[in-house]
This record gives sequence, structure tokens and C-alpha cells, in this order.
Amino acid sequence: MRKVTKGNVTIKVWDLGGQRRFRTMWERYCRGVSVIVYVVDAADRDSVPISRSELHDLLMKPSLSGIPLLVLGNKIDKSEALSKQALVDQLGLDSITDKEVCCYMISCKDSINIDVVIDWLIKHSKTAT
Ligand SMILES: Nc1nc2c(ncn2[C@@H]2O[C@H](COP(=O)(O)OP(=O)(O)OP(=O)(O)O)[C@@H](O)[C@H]2O)c(=O)[nH]1
Repeated sequence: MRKVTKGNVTIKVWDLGGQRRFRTMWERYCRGVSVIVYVVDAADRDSVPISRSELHDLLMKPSLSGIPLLVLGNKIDKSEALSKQALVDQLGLDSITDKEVCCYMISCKDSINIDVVIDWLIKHSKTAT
């Protein structure tokens, strides 16, 4: 668990491994959280179909219903990165109707859109007024 602080808000983050052997743990860690952040490598086009099916499998769990979902398309500094619309389409995000869903395209490497992500997380924190 890591803590990220901005102003007077501290966000607790559990960074879960994306490899296959870690995926069965995802639901356990997501239960009871304020938001689920799903980070996808937007430049790895071949991995998007599996990201889509793993995401939809996770969201089918009744324990996670209603928890807001933030999808981050990372690595947009790479020329081969998908556009936001292509990522939304290929992940089937429009078919998720039982929860709030938001998608931002980011680059952790070049610090693109990190501020809007933090602001979204703060808005969805449990103590937000
Ligand atoms: N070009 C580019 N590379 C990035 C970016 N973010 C991360 N990386 C690189 O991608 C690789 C994987 O990063 P990690 O942070 O280990 O990925 P991860 O999602 O935690 O991996 P798992 O959770 O183990 O699946 C590293 O070599 C990073 O330097 C980015 O925005 N742009």
C-alpha cells in the first residue's frame, strides 16, 4: 500500500500486479474500495483484448457493483498508442452501465494528465464533500 498526498487529502493506493497469477486476487483487494483504477498499456495493442476480458470478468463480481471505475490508457508518449476513442471501444467501456466509468489517456513517463487523475481520485474519495 502506498499513500499519495495532495493538499489535505491522502489517498491510499494498493498497486496490484497485472500478471495472470495475480488476477485472482484482484476482487479481494477491490472489495470496499472507493474507486477501482484499471491501468492499460495503450501502446500494447495486442494485449487490449485480454485486458478487456479480465476487466469485464472482474466487474461481473457482485461485491464490486457500483464502485466507480477509472480506466487509464498509459504510455501515450509512444507513437503506437491507441487513441482514447479506440481504447474505449476496444475495452467495451460503453457497455458498463451499472457504475460511473471514466477514461483518461496518460503518460507516467512524461507526466501527462497525472493531475487530472489525482483530481478525479480526490473527487471520488470517501470524505469528499
Ligand atoms: N514509454 C513509457 N513507458 C512506461 C510508462 N509507464 C511505465 N512505463 C514502463 O513500462 C514498464 C512496466 O512498468 P511497471 O510499472 O513495472 O508496470 P506494471 O503495470 O506495474 O506491471 P505489472 O503490474 O507487474 O503488470 C517499465 O519499464 C516502465 O518504465 C509510460 O508512460 N511510457
